[in-house]
Amino acid sequence: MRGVWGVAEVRAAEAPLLAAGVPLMARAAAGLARRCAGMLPRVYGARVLLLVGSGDNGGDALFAGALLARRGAQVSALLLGSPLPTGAGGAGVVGVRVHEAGLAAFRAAGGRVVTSPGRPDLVVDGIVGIGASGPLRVELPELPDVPVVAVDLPSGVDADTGHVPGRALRADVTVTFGGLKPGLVVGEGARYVGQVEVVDIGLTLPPTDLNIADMADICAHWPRSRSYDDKYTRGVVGVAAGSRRYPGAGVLAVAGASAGPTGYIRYAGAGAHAVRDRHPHVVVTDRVSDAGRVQAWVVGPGLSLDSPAQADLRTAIAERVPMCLDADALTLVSTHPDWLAGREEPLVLTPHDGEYERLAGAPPGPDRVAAARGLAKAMDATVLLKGPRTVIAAPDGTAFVNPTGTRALATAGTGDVLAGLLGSLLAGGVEPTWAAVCAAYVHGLAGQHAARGGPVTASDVAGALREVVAEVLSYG
Ligand SMILES: NC(=O)C1=CN([C@@H]2O[C@H](COP(=O)(O)OP(=O)(O)OC[C@H]3O[C@@H](n4cnc5c(N)ncnc54)[C@H](O)[C@@H]3O)[C@@H](O)[C@H]2O)[C@@H](O)CC1
Ligand SMILES: [K+]
Repeated sequence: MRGVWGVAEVRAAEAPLLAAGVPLMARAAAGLARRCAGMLPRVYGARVLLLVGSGDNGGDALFAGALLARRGAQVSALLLGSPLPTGAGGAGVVGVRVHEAGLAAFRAAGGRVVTSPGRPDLVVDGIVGIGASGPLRVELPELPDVPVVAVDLPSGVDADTGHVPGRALRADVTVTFGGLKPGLVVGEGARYVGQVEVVDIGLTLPPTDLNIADMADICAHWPRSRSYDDKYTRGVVGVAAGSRRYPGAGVLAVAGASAGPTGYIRYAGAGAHAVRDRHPHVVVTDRVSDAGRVQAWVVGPGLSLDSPAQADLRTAIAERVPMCLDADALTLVSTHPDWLAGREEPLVLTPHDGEYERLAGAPPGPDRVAAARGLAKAMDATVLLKGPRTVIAAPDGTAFVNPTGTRALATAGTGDVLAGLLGSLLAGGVEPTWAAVCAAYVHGLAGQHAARGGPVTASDVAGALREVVAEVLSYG
């Protein structure tokens, strides 16, 4: 598991070290220069352009530039900081705000201040880092199409949320200091970072409630069948999904559930024929009330909003077992929140942005982690907020960003597969937040596997789940 820390936490961890005179910037610059050097075929003679803002982010770039210049690179710096008042500073002071010690070291190493980008082999973005606020306020020159290394984070990305309120610089590599920040892993920001390298500068960061799970975590939380298990003891999952109009949603949700840890699936709904044809191992009925006992219900994909759907949802809620509510079930409970009143059993909600807005009364907005946490608290449920970087939040504020997935998953029916898989994990006894984390992770990997073969359908994703689950089970 990898932690993610907000700006305030990073600053608090830096403060005592800075007070003690620990050379954090020198450490940051050394890590940055090392990575830049690794991206150049040869450091000697390579042309490196630094984009330098007025704060310490620019300082990092200048000190790293000095290190590269000392190894024979031709390093130039475009100073993009805010203008100084006329006459400010003394002789030799450039007309913009800049990290002075960094600039002195840069010049002493042979670096040159320039006014146009020239033809660099590598660009280093040191315009702003964690001290930025609001949209990027610099005149950016036209840059050549060469690799870009972002210092700490791509300028223009909000470090705490991943929001990109204006223009931002797209990086091929981001070298970040001390620990991951939310802006590097979630929201739009995650699309700007390229590969992320964390450079250890000696910070001691506190335990965090925002994390990224990895394969080892998924493996640790995925139920294993025991030697004495039969089809019932592995858990029975109920799937109430699909309608006359959308029978495929039932088929896909059951396909997702079939890849999970449960040994038995009961399907209830208007897609019973289609489900039985495609999944003969499933016990089908038309209504939830006829389905029999289950250890968890998945309700919602393609369910419709009509009165049989409403009745099925209410029957499933009344069974008082763990539940995953998706799609139409979310729309129904958003207009009938009282239906969930008094429930204490685990509940997972899996909204996309539109469903989120219906439930929360407002769209998620730019801070998707805060949005998921807010809804989780308000509804006393685990919330899996779908997106290019899905966020999972528990009512107590614990949150995860899912690192797997592909844009290819943005296709009809993949959410049905996810909901089915999640329900199977709930029925298998996994606590709700880890059930959501595991389902999102495995589903995302299945999307990646399926996308290797070209355009992806939800059936391809469901088909790829098995090999990913096999990977999970054999991991470590
Ligand atoms: N504080 C520390 O101990 C360390 C800081 N480090 C570096 O320092 C950075 C933070 O430095 P600072 O606090 O000086 O802040 P930044 O350098 O990130 O940015 C602040 C400067 O940018 C300007 N600015 C703010 N918002 C802007 C916007 N939207 N558009 C254009 N300019 C804007 C401000 O006027 C200020 O001059 C980190 O991201 C990291 O790169 C590293 O050297 C590691 C150690
Ligand atoms: K930057």
